[in-house]
Amino acid sequence: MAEAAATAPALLLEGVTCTFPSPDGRGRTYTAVQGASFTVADGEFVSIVGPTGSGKSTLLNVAAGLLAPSEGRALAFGEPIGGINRHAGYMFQADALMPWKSALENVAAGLEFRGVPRREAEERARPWLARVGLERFGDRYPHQLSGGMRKRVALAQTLIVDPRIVLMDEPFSALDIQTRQMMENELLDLWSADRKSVVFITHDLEEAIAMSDRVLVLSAGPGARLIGEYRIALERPRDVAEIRMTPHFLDLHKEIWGLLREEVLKGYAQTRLR
Ligand SMILES: Nc1ncnc2c1ncn2[C@@H]1O[C@H](COP(=O)(O)OP(=O)(O)OP(=O)(O)O)[C@@H](O)[C@H]1O
Repeated sequence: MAEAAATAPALLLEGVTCTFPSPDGRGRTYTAVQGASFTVADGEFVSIVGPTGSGKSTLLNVAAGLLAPSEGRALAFGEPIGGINRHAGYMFQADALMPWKSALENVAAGLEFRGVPRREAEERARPWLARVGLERFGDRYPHQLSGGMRKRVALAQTLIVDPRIVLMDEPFSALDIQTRQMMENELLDLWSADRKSVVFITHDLEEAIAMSDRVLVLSAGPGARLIGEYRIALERPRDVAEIRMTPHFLDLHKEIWGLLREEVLKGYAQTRLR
């Protein structure tokens, strides 16, 4: 069993289908994702792109253990994910910071949730604030921080508990483009130091290519399927702004966008129909 866990991928989703009751309450159902199978290796950075409403967050929720698939199975390091995935840390698009806690207390909260006493948690939070460039801002409250700074606090809060898998749902989409690229580079720096497995959800194909080892493409729903998988063999370390100018990047973008474009149009039409 220990041997199996050592060689097992960080994540394995096999034939995952997620069906929800339709919001109209007439007993009908809506299948968001159909038969999705993929793995994420230990230390691999994988992005999932797809049109709006295709089921990207749904797949992430399955990986987090927040949602049990209607069909199929989900495993983390070879073990079925039953309940919350204890190997995973989660970072959402919306700010999950507590407004009544300072930056330092918010980072420490990641540990306190796991039972670490407050003083010890705050001691361990200090070097993490420094790692995300906020050592002088520990006593500021979220409303006194910029959007980028709040993202840094959230990143430190997620990483301080040392999860083996990091699940990120459009974490930087609310930021302006310059701050966003800075955060993307910072995330890549932190990731190369610790090499966790990352599942990164985005609707921005450029961001997905710039960050990832692999990009998975989800079709438009209902019944969205994984329709493409691309290995991104761009050199590392990467600067996300510079890598976008390289011919290899542009070729990859053209190839993946060729597949994604039609799905985005279908997805857009779906949101108008539902
Ligand atoms: N709990 C739920 N109950 C009913 N329908 C749901 C539920 N969760 C998701 N859905 C539906 O499943 C589909 C996929 O949703 P999901 O949020 O996973 O898509 P997404 O690709 O992350 O979208 P976006 O890019 O807009 O964030 C949507 O049509 C959504 O309305």
